[in-house]
Amino acid sequence: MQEPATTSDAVVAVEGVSKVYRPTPMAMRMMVRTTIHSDVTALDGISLRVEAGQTVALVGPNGAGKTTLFRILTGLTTPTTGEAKVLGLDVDTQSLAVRRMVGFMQAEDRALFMRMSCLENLVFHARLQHIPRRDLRSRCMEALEDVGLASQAQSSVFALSAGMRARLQLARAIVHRPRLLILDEPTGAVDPVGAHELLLLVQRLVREHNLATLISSHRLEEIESLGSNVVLLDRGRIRYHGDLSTLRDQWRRPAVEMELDSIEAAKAACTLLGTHGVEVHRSGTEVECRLPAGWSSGQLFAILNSVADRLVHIREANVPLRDILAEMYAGPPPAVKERA
Ligand SMILES: Nc1ncnc2c1ncn2[C@@H]1O[C@H](COP(=O)(O)OP(=O)(O)OP(=O)(O)O)[C@@H](O)[C@H]1O
Repeated sequence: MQEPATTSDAVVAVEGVSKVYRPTPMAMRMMVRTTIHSDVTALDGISLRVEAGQTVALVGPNGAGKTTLFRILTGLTTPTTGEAKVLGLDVDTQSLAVRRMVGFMQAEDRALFMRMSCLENLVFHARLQHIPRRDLRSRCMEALEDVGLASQAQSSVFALSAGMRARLQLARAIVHRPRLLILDEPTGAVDPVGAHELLLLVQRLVREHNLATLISSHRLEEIESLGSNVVLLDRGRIRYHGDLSTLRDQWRRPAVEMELDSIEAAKAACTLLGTHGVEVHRSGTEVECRLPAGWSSGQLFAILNSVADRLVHIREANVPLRDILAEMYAGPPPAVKERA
């Protein structure tokens, strides 16, 4: 096996990668579950680097290209154009070596053997990863301990909760000591408490093993709680790469929450704001509004002058991440080859 490049290199280096799925050949259309009739561009010239110890969260609506990028980085499919490397190894020409460097936890993973124990499941997977026979048991027990399942080693997968199964899948992803961890919607099947625990576990493993990590999730509050760098994918292109607070600043349309001393005063405030084109939502005496781009709080106070003495409190509010994303995705697609 070829040695990976030195640790000073990025763990993930993706440069100008595009992926176009070609139409299903006529002869195969009867044999496959889903057929496509024209080219589908899943990724369109994306570039991305991830360093050891860094977590990057991939966010994007259905079909944005997240899973395709993950499949490329795990050697399961090849880029149509561009270059993708993991620890300096080319995912196309050195895919076997790449797979040994990558731990992949897939969305809707049905690859656990339900009647087998946790330990047996891990041993089976570890053998596929060519872990030496003499180390199999100790390495699998170590991975189970890492995810807090050592006491369940002999339990069959049937007996595990959804949260425990997710942790077992995580153990399977790390048993061969990868350098890159890829988690495709890891919390999809888990309840919110289990999801929170799983993410805390991932954060600990990333820290302890200095892993480069790519994670996708549709639960935006999870992405926020990770505090990681985010990549926003939109129709196969990178629309934004950076931290969330910078994203909020860039897409700043100030939101303001206020409370008035009566429902009548709240309704009057809504009418005043509405006539100036401000988007308002009222619930009882509480009013929430989103100012048009470029507005200052001074303009808001000038409009509210006649109800100013009825205000109980007023403060700037955090715009929910989902609102920012909804606005971004509603716009035109990002320019080709936009770089992080
Ligand atoms: N094997 C395939 N053959 C043809 N088209 C595909 C294939 N896999 C994905 N696609 C298409 O490529 C595009 C990107 O899909 P991908 O699964 O990468 O997106 P995603 O962001 O992971 O979406 P989701 O959040 O729904 O999982 C979609 O239009 C999808 O239909």
